[in-house]
Amino acid sequence: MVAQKLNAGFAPVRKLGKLPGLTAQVSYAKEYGEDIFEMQSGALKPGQTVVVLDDLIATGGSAAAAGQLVQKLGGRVAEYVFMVELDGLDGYKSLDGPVYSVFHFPA
Ligand SMILES: O=P(O)(O)OC[C@H]1O[C@H](OP(=O)(O)OP(=O)(O)O)[C@H](O)[C@@H]1O
Ligand SMILES: Nc1ncnc2[nH]cnc12
Repeated sequence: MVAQKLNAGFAPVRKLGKLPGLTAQVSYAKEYGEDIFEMQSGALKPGQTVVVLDDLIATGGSAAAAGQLVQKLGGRVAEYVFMVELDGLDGYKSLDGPVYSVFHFPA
């Protein structure tokens, strides 16, 4: 919906096994255990500018993994945007770009 409002493209990052066709993958650490994120191999044009958008940032591991996937596919992360940031976990420190969060709550 955000991408539509901005008239921008949209490329989903999903957990392993949910996207069709060829994918790029990255594993990442979560608060409890590990997981794998995927993006479709042709999702980005070379050098394309990308905003990573998620509902929530806690440790920052998920968003950092999404950023790594974008880079793996030849994109450039301009910024990271969240609806909620859990303060105190310092998740933003894991991210290599500007971080914007609409709401802040204590972790
Ligand atoms: O900053 P982090 O510590 O990585 O946590 C943030 C992630 O946690 C939640 O997803 P979750 O992994 O719980 O899976 P879900 O998308 O199935 O809710 C949330 O949607 C974020 O993607
Ligand atoms: N600490 C946390 N609280 C709420 N939702 C979460 N999703 C991932 N980590 C979380």
